[in-house]
Order: sequence, then C-alpha cells, then structure tokens
Amino acid sequence: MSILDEIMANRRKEVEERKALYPVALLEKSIFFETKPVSLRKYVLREDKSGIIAEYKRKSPSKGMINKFAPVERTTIGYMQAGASALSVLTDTKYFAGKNEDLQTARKFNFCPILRKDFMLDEYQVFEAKSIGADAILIIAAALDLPTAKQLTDRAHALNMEVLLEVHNREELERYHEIGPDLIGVNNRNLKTFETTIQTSLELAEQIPQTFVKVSESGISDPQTILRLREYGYRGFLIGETFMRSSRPEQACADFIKRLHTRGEKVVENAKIGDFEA
Ligand SMILES: O=P(O)(O)OC[C@@H](O)[C@@H](O)c1c[nH]c2ccccc12
Repeated sequence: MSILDEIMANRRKEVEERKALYPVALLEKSIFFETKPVSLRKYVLREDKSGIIAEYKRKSPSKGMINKFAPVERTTIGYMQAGASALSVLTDTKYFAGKNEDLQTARKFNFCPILRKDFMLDEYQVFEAKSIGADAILIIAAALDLPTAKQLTDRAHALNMEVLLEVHNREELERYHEIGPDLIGVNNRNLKTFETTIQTSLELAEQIPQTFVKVSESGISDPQTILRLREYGYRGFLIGETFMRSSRPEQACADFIKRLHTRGEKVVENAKIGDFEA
C-alpha cells in the first residue's frame, strides 16, 4: 500500500468517528457559516504580495519531525507580517502532527485566506473545514476518483470556500481540471519517492488552461526558484519545510521574502540599464 493510500485509509476511519461525535448539524452552528471567507485566489494574485502561501507543518511522512515547538500563533502572524499572501495549515494528526485547533488558532489571529491542508475524501470534512474557519480546501487528484473530487468541490463552493486542485502530472491535470477548481497546484513532490523537482512545475505550466491561477507546491528553497516559476506563469508558491525547519519559521520566511525582493529588484535594475544602453 502506498503512503497516500495508507493516509487516506486512516482518514476514512477518523472521519467516521468524528461524524458520530460531531454531526454536521452541530458543525453548522459554528459562527464561520455566517462569516464571509477571504479569497485565496484573489490574495495570491495581489501584486503587492509575494504570492507565497506559507505553511504550518510540524511533521511529514518524508521528513519525520520538522518542528515540534514553533507556536502556531507566533509563526502564522509572523508569516503574514513577513509578506506571505496566505496561510496553509496541516490538520492531519497521525502523519503531520497537525490538528483542527491549529487552524482555529491561525484563524483567530489572522485575517488572510487560510487553506486547510488535509486529505479530503468525504463531504463531512468540507463542512468541518468551514466550521473551523478555513477559506479554501485542497483536493488531491491522486487520492480521489473524479466524481468524488467534483462532489467535494461543489460542496466547498456551496459553502463559499475555494478549491486548490493538486496534480502531479499531465494525465491528472487533463482529467481533473473539469471539476472547476479556483486554483491549480502542481506538486513537485513525487508521491512514491518523495523527491522534489521544480521541473514538474515547469513542464506542466503550459498545459494548465489560462483561466486557472497556477500554484507551485513543495521543494521550494530558494527565492531564485520563485523568479523562475513566475516566468512560467506561476503566481502562488506553497512553502512549508524551508520555513518550518528553522526554530523561528517566521524569521526564515521574512529573510526569504527579503531576498526575493532584492533579487527581483536586481532583475528590474538590469533591465533598466539594458534599456538605457539600447
Ligand atoms: O514542505 P514543502 O516541501 O515546502 O511542501 C509544502 C507543501 O507543498 C506540502 O506540504 C504538500 C503538498 N501537497 C500536500 C498534500 C498533503 C500534505 C502536504 C502537502
């Protein structure tokens, strides 16, 4: 059984338990069913921001424990102050050491869009995402059949949330983009080997229909990579480990964004000098 299958099987079991404990009718009493969500798509496209979706991730199946101690509140506020466009918060416990309360904490202290990073397989989890204050959910093409992916997307939209569809290859992209997501994310991590390569994003870039906002996910560790990805039309950049492996993830994020700006400016400066000389 692949790691993804294993995670999905565990999630399925947990969802059944939660359904019995907190039925949808109870979740619907949450204040977040009354409040207007913030658009991830819009924030990622904002020119005054970096496009970075900064992720709060304590642990992962590929890296083991990454950061046990960074507090959610300090980290997420710091990410946003550093110039991130949005937040992503892992809520899977067994494999990522996250929890719903982490997202609720992030929600309490931040007004930006928050992506619930989890393994969605049942409409119940979409209601749950809404009840804890998420603005967007992730749909992983490799983990779901097409009708389920569509059903979860429709439910998210009915609840005024957005959907980031995650693909790994051309075939998934071609089959799943019809579900009508708001953003398409290319995951640079190979789910079998866990290796990451930006090449995956570069190769898929032109296959993604223009109407979708493009996000590149995983393995981004250098500001230079963002400049490269932007040339290929990417506007969103999902970054977890590069920040979280620091004891001060928010500081790592601030340093990264500072470097991104200086490198960005240099490119513009060079262009100006070139223009002038011509
Ligand atoms: O830590 P990284 O390499 O920067 O990756 C972040 C994010 O892309 C990754 O956590 C991720 C991408 N898709 C997922 C699906 C489920 C859980 C986690 C993920």
